[in-house]
Amino acid sequence: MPIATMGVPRIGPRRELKSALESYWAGRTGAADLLATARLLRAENWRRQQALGITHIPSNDFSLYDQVLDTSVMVGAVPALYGWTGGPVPLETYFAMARGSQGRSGGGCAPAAGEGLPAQEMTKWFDTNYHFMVPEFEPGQRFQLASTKPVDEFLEAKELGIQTRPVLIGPVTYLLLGKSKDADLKPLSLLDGLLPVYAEVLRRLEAAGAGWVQIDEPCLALDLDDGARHALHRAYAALSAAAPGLELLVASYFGPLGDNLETALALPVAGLHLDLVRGAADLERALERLPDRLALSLGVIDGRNVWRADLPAILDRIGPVAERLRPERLLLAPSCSLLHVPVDSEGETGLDDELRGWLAFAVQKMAELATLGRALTEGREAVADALDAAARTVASRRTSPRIHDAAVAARLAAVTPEMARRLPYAERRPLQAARLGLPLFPTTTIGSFPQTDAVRKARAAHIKGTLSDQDYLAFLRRETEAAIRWQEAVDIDVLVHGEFERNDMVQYFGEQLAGYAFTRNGWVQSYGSRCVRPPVIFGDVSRPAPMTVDWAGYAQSLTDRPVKGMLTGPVTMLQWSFVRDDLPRATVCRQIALALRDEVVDLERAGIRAVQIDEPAIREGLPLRRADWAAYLAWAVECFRLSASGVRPETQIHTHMCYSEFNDIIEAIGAMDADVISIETSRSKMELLDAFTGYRYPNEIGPGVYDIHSPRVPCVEEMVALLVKARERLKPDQIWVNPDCGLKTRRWEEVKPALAAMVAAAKALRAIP
Ligand SMILES: CN1c2c(nc(N)[nH]c2=O)NC[C@@H]1CNc1ccc(C(=O)N[C@@H](CCC(=O)N[C@@H](CCC(=O)N[C@@H](CCC(=O)O)C(=O)O)C(=O)O)C(=O)O)cc1
Ligand SMILES: N[C@@H](CCS)C(=O)O
Ligand SMILES: [Zn+2]
Repeated sequence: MPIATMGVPRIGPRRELKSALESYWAGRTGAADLLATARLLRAENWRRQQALGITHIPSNDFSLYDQVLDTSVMVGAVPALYGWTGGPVPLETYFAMARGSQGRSGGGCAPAAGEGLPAQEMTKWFDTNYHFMVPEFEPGQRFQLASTKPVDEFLEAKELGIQTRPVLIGPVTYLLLGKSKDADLKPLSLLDGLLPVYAEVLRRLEAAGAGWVQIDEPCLALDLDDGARHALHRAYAALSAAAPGLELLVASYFGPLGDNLETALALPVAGLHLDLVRGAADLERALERLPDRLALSLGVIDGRNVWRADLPAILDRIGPVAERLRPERLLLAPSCSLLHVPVDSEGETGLDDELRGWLAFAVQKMAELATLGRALTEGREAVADALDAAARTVASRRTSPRIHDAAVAARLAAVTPEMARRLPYAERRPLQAARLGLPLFPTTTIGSFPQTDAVRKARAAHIKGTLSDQDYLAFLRRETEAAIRWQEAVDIDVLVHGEFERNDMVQYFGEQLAGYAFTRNGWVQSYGSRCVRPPVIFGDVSRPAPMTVDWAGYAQSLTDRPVKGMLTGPVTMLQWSFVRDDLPRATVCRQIALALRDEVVDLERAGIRAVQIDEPAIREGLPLRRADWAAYLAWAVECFRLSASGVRPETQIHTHMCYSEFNDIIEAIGAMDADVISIETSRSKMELLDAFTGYRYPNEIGPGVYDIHSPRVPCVEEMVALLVKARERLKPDQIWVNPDCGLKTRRWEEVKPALAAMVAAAKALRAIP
């Protein structure tokens, strides 16, 4: 029984890739070291999969930064500003596209060749918390083979004696994810130019000895128009013909194929992967009309969540399929790449045995797949123990008293619509203005300040027990005080305490909420070298005690300027956690909203005049199909409002969203009714504001003027130019001045000049009539 993983975590079991990348970027090690670590990680991944019984082991699922960026580099879609003129794309160019570059001149407003370069735009990969680099197409875009990475990595594995199944992002998904500054350039119109490059890659893979090649087309889980469906047909007709010796497997995931099923089944390829976790209903419909030539890859193990699977139940479902199809027409797989789950739950010794037993990370999922494979080929008896254990685990979670809390259920049942309402914004506004006394174009930041080595080391030492509670607290107080003093000195209007006490904006709260568990090493790549440890919601959520009030109160005690309370919103807490699957997500979200509501009220009681409730994940939580949007947005907005509406009208509620595309959901954003929203806009050059203008968004908006994902320090003039654009689209008294997002990933050497320039830009704007 062929068994695939679709892709595996590449950051390394101990985040080895992160260390290697950051060391390379800091100039402590050279490219050779970085590439050697990458090679080792690939080899380890291949060997681990082989040992666990995976037969369709992926290659080219590895990336130094991002697989979409790899694809752009593979096809030579390198925008002119990066100065590439042909030949293999150098590593510096690759990383300049990923991260921007400061350049020899130390920045500046008009980057010339070799000087500070902006990074490519980054956005969320479908509805995941993984970020990809948005392909950018230029007018007259031509493609050429500029990297043979898929072939190189196939051969690398082959040298180790491992036959792999190379993974490519499909040409149609790739184009649909791309953008052009030229609004008339429709990415799919570039397909004919792109296909020869893909064809060449496939021919080279064929020549190198590849058999199966996995081509990911997750766009099949989206609403597609006829143009996109036609593009898929043309693409796979061309690609199948290009390398007839290969067996192409088109992979759809993250949702049901739904009305794209006919299109997918008609593609002239050898195999089709279905996400049967999110698209269970596809199976029967696919079997009814499955062409004889097509093998089915059954994505039965959840690649997006961490619960042990109910293996006997899965076998009940797929056993009959295995009897219907010839063995060579069936493959087993996770629903999608395992990139989105941590590596191994075995080491999670901080969790009690029962809870740890409920979890399956990538390694455990591979073992589950191998068990299913053996059950199908050798019979259930051959793996009876493993199946019994799986059934026991599932039953133990389902019936555990730990997952229910009667008080939470009672509170949820008592929620009234009034609890999600405040006075109208127009009435709140003067009350807040009187209380806060801010200038026009008030300046603020999004919450976090640099998580320096010293901060992380102190936290690590505190966790290890080598730094006492008292000393850790004193250290954090010093950091917070220094941040407050510095913000006052640079003349920021609404201050933040800096979030030095937080490991992560979700994990920090997860650690303090009942119903949540957190891991020690459950890292998942978020972008590039950056990782998160999504906490695990296993039971009813409640707040045993205030979570942030001491820190906010302490910071506020140091200054007369308003300090914003800083919370992560209910939708984001849900979206960036692994969520229990025995309750609707809306219910879990309401539980979190009520816990946060108490925190917001407590902050107000502690004298905090503005509270920011971050909701950067609200857009990515949007279902992939439009038909499902309204239902999601209704509960998502209600949950935000529930968390925000317990306070008096004069308390200003901020929210923050980064990397969001707002056009489609602007009414819902309006319905959240935050007094101020800060959004990411700098990489898109204020494009995003069009949504807010057309809708005549009445509340206040802070369009980000400083791209915090790049080490590049922006200058005053470019921020003024962005603000002038904002002023063309919004009323002056609506506009706040702030960065795109929090500054935790930056260094103080970057933050200080950038924020000083930002304040200067706001002052300059106040002086421009
Ligand atoms: C805003 N974003 C976030 C998303 N998702 C989240 N869950 N959180 C987010 O903030 N999604 C969208 C974006 C993505 N952006 C980012 C930005 C930055 C990071 C990031 O910096 N991640 C850190 C890890 C953060 C963390 O958990 N830190 C812990 C552990 C630190 C650590 O590694 N300690 C070492 C020892 C340290 C030493 O001795 O020097 C160890 O444990 O081995 C902490 O600070 O305590 C990262 O490093 O990648 C993520 C997403
Ligand atoms: N308050 C958070 C928001 C990140 S989206 C921060 O500043 O890091
Ligand atoms: Zn953000």
